[in-house]
Amino acid sequence: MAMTAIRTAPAVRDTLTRVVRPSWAILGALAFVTLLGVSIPVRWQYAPLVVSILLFGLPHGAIDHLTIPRARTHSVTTRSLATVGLLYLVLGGAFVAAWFVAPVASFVAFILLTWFHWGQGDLYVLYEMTPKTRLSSVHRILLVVVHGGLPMLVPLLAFPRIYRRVASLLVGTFRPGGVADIEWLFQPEMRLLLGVGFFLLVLATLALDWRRSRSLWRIDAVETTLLTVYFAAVPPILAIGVYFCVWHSLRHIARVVCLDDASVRELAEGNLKSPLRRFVHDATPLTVGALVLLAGLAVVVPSSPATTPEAVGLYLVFLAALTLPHVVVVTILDRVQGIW
Ligand SMILES: CC1=C(/C=C/C(C)=C/C=C/C(C)=C/C=O)C(C)(C)CCC1
Ligand SMILES: [Fe+2]
Repeated sequence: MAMTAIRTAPAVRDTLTRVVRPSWAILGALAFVTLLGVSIPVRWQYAPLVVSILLFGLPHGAIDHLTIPRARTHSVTTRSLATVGLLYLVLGGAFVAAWFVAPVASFVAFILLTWFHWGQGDLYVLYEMTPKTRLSSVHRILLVVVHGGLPMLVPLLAFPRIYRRVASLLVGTFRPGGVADIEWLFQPEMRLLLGVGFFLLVLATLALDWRRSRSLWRIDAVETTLLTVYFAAVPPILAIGVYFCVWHSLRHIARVVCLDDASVRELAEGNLKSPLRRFVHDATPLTVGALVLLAGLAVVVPSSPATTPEAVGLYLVFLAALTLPHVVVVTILDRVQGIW
């Protein structure tokens, strides 16, 4: 089947709906219980990020070597594998090196990279859920900025002290006390400025949605409201961990699974097992490879992690390095699927 035929297949939309709805429900429920006053012990707040090492998180990128050939309906060749391997080696290696040389700039770059990447993931879903809607470049850029900004910016506005602590943990692995260089980012005036600016962008985006398509507006308004309340209420380490697993990664896994015609057909027949088994088979080798590299990084960093927060901090540094080449692959995928 041709690429465009698959993309517009209702089966793809159904599959996405099946992962989008539970992600709304889980984040909504977590925000709700938090607002009711239930507080989850700090120790447990790290759990979703730890779980993401094996479930959803790391595996969602561990299929990058298969993504582009599948999207182009080409077969996977030694050359295509070597290209992705080299991309990971060069860009991932460069980012790890950057953390040693310039940890503060690397932290800021990591936040901005995640901002873009999580926004681009959501843009794909909005695009697929409203297939007949053509969006201007400005509109698409705004959707990326708003959807990536909700997980990256709202915690800074609502929980500056925790945000600063995480920044200090990541930067401190390479340069203790280095976080002082970005103290200005956590000041009330700066947060107010960022909050007001971001709010205006949200309004502009929703206004464009309204003009373009009511169904796009409905989905975007639900997601924007939900993510704003969620990241403003739920403590950030827990909030980011759950979002990373059941929102970003799950959506990306569904996206890549849908590149495979056989899986799309099986999903349409209600068969979830075979596509899932195929995904686990495809993602396992590089998930294991990534774990080995993560253990290696733990040994070579200036201060090896001794506590759960420090280990999670190192995992985030490692994620940063993997995310750079992953973003290149996903951006190419965006191009192949006609999103840009
Ligand atoms: C944990 C955490 C933070 C950063 C998390 C980041 C940046 C995660 C990136 C994950 C990626 C890129 C996964 C791959 O797709 C913040 C925002 C500083 C706030 C405090 C908690
Ligand atoms: Fe991703």
